[in-house]
Amino acid sequence: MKTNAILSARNLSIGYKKKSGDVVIAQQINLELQPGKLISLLGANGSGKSTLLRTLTGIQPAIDGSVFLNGADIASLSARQKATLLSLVLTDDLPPSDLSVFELVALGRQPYTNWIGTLSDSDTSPIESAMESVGISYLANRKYYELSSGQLQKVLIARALAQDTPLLILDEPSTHLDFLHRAELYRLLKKLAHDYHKCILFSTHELDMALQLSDEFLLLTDRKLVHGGIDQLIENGSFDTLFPSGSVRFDRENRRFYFGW
Ligand SMILES: Nc1ncnc2c1ncn2[C@@H]1O[C@H](COP(=O)(O)OP(=O)(O)OP(=O)(O)O)[C@@H](O)[C@H]1O
Repeated sequence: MKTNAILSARNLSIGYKKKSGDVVIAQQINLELQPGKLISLLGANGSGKSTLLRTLTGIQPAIDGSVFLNGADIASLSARQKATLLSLVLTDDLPPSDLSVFELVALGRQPYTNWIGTLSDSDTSPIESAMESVGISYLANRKYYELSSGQLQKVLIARALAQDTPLLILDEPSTHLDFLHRAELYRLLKKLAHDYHKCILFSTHELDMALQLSDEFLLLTDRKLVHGGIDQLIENGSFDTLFPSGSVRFDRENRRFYFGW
């Protein structure tokens, strides 16, 4: 498929295959995400954000349709090819291990190392600069199981940065971070998108932060995915229907969500 998009989807249906029949969470998803954009994925609890991110990254099979990474069908790419294009930060717990923070971040270099995973000099610099970008250099020698949730979240983000891919996908990356560190994380993501021309897609429940910062939005509601910039989505009323109940309302003039009561 010829396109400049780093990530695209054609007639994608996402959901779960069950013996009793497919459970479709959203369908008819057609999407093209370009480099240089910070894109937030918004939707109510249970709307399917994690399901969508898992399907777009090939972790979970689609019910129907296809996903393309840099123009190639994701199903045709090897794990190593995928790892040079896409890095991923999920919220799942890590399996138990004895790794230090440096070693965990160094795993991000795996697609570039030889078959026994030996790091070369050219790997050390991206690892160190990834740790510096998220402010965790001082934790380099600590075991990862000694970290607080917020510190661990930053380590996982550093691992993804060390992977140095054109596409970075993060599922609720700021959940465990305080207000200051959230602001710093989002500033970093914006810088990576704009200065380093990466495509960054992240899901979040932080509406104000997302509305202030993002270049584009993916809105999951009513089994549909809507994609656009803020002006377009305000104009077509997509923000007004993001939350089904009357408890939340979108103020078009101030471009903010408010409690509706
Ligand atoms: N393994 C599974 N099998 C069947 N249904 C599932 C499975 N995992 C999740 N679901 C359902 O899929 C729907 C979407 O879940 P998902 O976790 O993708 O939503 P989300 O938007 O990420 O939610 P949240 O904001 O609460 O994290 C929910 O109704 C959920 O119950």
